[in-house]
Amino acid sequence: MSKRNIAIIGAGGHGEVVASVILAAGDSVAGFYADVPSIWGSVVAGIPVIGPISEISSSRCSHAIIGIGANDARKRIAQELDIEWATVMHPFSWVHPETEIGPGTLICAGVIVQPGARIGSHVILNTKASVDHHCRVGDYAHIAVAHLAGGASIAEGVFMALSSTVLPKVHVGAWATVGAGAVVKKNVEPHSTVVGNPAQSLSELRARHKVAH
Ligand SMILES: CC(=O)SCCNC(=O)CCNC(=O)[C@H](O)C(C)(C)COP(=O)(O)OP(=O)(O)OC[C@H]1O[C@@H](n2cnc3c(N)ncnc32)[C@H](O)[C@@H]1OP(=O)(O)O
Repeated sequence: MSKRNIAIIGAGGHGEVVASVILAAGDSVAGFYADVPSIWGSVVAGIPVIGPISEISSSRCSHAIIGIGANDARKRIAQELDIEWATVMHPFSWVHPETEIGPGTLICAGVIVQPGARIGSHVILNTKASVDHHCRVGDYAHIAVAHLAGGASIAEGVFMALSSTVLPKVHVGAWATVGAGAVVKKNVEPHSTVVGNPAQSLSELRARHKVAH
């Protein structure tokens, strides 16, 4: 594959991580774009912040990727822009060669993806995430340093926080949050937040807590 020149949308901490993965993968960074006027013209991690997102065009880069951690923001921007999205993979990751991966997805160092898994678009597989065999990862999901066991699935927009685990064949519904350290043993409702081991709904825990006092 010829070297790509990739624009990054977002110039915060996650944007810097995206830049480091692009460079480690042997591509070049065309610059950061962010709708934050105060940082236009500045330099972040040695890379210029060029201007607003609306200025990205195919004459300035070959591809773009969204370097923003918020899943809903990635969805909104991906739907607004008509551009070729880059899928970027750190060379110190291992992804089974037949894995289907959607455009705009970031795969950080230490990630492992086993056979039969399918990864959506604009997903973040963050540092050391593991996605085991036959898992499904929906579009705009973010798996931090976390683990999906064999046959587990997470739907669109799910956030799996640090050190969380979803057990085999369990499903996490769309736009749910799995809190740091949670162990998910049964299916999770869409748009809910679960915490603890075994993982329980945070809103139910809060309601019980109120009753107890
Ligand atoms: C590369 C990177 O850095 S990736 C960054 C990844 N980021 C993370 O992993 C952060 C993950 N965030 C969490 O786990 C958060 O705590 C959330 C999203 C689950 C909940 O956040 P909030 O809704 O703000 O909850 P809040 O902090 O108000 O806590 C509410 C209650 O839940 C408890 N709680 C919150 N998170 C957890 C958790 N992960 N496990 C167990 N209990 C928790 C709190 O102790 C609190 O209990 P209390 O009411 O008895 O005091």
